[in-house]
Amino acid sequence: MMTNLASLSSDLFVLFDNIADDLRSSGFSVRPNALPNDLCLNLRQTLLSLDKSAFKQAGVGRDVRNQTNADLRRDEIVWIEPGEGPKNEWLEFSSRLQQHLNRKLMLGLFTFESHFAHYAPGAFYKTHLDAFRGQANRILSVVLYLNPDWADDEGGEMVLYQETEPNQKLFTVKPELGTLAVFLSEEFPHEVLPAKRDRYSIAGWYRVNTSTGNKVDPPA
Ligand SMILES: O=C(O)CCC(=O)C(=O)O
Ligand SMILES: [Fe+2]
Repeated sequence: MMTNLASLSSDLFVLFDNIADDLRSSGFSVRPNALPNDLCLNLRQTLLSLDKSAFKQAGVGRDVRNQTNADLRRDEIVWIEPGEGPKNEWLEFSSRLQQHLNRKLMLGLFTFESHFAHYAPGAFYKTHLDAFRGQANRILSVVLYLNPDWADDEGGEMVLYQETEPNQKLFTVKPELGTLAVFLSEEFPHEVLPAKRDRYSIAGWYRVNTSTGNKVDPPA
């Protein structure tokens, strides 16, 4: 069944407001049950029904001078393009969050890109930043987890660190279905710990517009 986000408008408003408040006070927000359960299950189903060959070994950004990818991360990804039901609802959700945060926090978020990710058992993503200070690219990172009944002993947490205290865990996020993590891309080094079972998620980023004159800056 299709979830109608429109019927959730007031709930979404409360959620977005809470996220904005969290971002303002601490720079990150972790919200369990952020999206309707049936939408999360539909997104999980969409991911699971993708052809295995669609998944590509994820690369590391243009800024990390081709460190051997596999040393840094072992996830496989499929970029999300507008398509049928659940993907469009995810994109609509992202766009509403963008508008809300722009209105409330004046972030000037301009484009959004996101991908499905699969971490096979044992796969990880070592500590990294999603953006590099001063390069005006990725401003805000979002991750939606798609794993029902994730047990505490299954690993796979995302760990956030404070840049100034890189050895001290700031926050640990269990990748449970429906949990949404949002954080300032330039401020929080983070990592994905290996898990005992397959781990599914969507990771996305908002960018500001850095186009000047007729030079475009596509989100590649
Ligand atoms: O899946 C996660 O918890 C985080 C993924 C991540 O850090 C990334 O894709 O940049
Ligand atoms: Fe990341």
